[in-house]
Amino acid sequence: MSSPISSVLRKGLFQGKVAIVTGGATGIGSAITKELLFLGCDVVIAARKADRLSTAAAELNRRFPAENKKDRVLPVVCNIRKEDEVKHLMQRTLEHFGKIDYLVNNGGGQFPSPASDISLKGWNAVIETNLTGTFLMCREAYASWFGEHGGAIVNIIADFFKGFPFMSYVLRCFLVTYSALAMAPPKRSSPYHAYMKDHGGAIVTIVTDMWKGWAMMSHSGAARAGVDNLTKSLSIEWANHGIRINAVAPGSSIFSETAAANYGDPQLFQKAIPRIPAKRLGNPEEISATVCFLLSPAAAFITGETVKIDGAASLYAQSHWEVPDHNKMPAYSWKNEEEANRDDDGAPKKAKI
Ligand SMILES: CCCCCCCCCCC/C=C/C(=O)SCCNC(=O)CCNC(=O)[C@H](O)C(C)(C)COP(=O)(O)OP(=O)(O)OC[C@H]1O[C@@H](n2cnc3c(N)ncnc32)[C@H](O)[C@@H]1OP(=O)(O)O
Ligand SMILES: NC(=O)C1=CN([C@@H]2O[C@H](COP(=O)(O)OP(=O)(O)OC[C@H]3O[C@@H](n4cnc5c(N)ncnc54)[C@H](OP(=O)(O)O)[C@@H]3O)[C@@H](O)[C@H]2O)C=CC1
Repeated sequence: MSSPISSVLRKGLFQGKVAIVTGGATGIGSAITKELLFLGCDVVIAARKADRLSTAAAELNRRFPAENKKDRVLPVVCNIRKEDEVKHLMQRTLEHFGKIDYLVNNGGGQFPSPASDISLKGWNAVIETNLTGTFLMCREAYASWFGEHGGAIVNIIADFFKGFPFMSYVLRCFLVTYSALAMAPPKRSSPYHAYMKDHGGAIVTIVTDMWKGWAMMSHSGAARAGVDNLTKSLSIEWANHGIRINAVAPGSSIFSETAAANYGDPQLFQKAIPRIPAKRLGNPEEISATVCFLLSPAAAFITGETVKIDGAASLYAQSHWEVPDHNKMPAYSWKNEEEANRDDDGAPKKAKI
């Protein structure tokens, strides 16, 4: 017997709506896809692995049959790191369903590694997956008006904590590379870009619990912090187009088979429990509930927000990683400072001019 699918939201709430869910065949994305279908939404699931996508779509299309001849779940192979594949995803969605109402940027991930061992290729793979991929998805669901004008931008540290309308690409560079560089804004290149610009929509992005840094996941922590800021920037920049954009940040503790398989140690998630005030792991349905709420009219006045879903773990302690005992960071104190400023005979050192 198939497992139950439900929602606290009203059945039929999303009737006639169309969503794109990246990574929608597995784990958290699969739960989001199922809840959206339960609520009446048609869903495009997008990821790299064709077999997992088509198996999931076939099963869900059996379970949620369409009233007309069009399947309610459309699988589209798409690597969000690849601009042309993201464009193709938007094109296929519009061909099949004729509209896009919701975008859920759930696809992403990383490999655990000490920062000192991350190769440039590995760093880039994770940044491109989580930050650039999210950016491409947002941009291709939106008419990128500034792409018409071109230009050169230099990174300057600014008041970026409140977001920076029209400058999201500057912040992306700042957050990722911490270097000054110039880049041309992207050019508009597809007629399919324009749907959300004209019709409004809602975007939800999944980030992670990186608020205290993310030991062994520095590449992904930096990328997710970038997405948090991108969310703020776009909420201001795109508000007048009727686009709301929010993020959710699951704690490092949402058990799914695929997530567990990525880390080798089947007990890794269980080990986090003592550091979670809720004293249990979260589950994909708890993430989906928040995502569906944020897409729904109940969140009509919420945009630019990142909602933590972590049983208060982010307020408690860094999960999964113990700092070993060491004495490499001696304390600063006024006493030590004074001693360092005395000669051998105890007299104050003369100031050098
Ligand atoms: C043991 C202590 C652990 C402490 C910390 C544990 C924290 C646990 C957190 C638990 C919470 C869960 C959070 C989640 O996000 S669950 C989601 C899990 N799913 C995924 O992450 C799936 C998506 N991930 C990936 O596909 C990959 O990680 C990646 C983003 C890197 C993309 O892979 P892809 O195969 O497409 O990339 P490339 O072939 O282009 O490879 C690029 C280079 O990346 C480096 N690399 C890749 N994998 C590893 C690895 N396992 N270890 C080290 N380096 C890796 C490598 O340089 C690749 O280039 P080469 O192959 O040429 O060497
Ligand atoms: N589980 C947890 O505790 C936490 C999860 N998260 C985040 O939540 C999201 C879902 O994770 P979860 O369900 O647990 O794990 P999964 O491994 O099941 O989900 C990752 C999904 O992303 C897809 N994906 C990865 N890279 C790409 C890419 N380049 N293009 C398109 N799709 C891609 C994968 O499909 P495919 O391989 O076929 O491309 C897969 O379906 C991820 O972003 C994850 O990092 C954040 C914090 C904690």
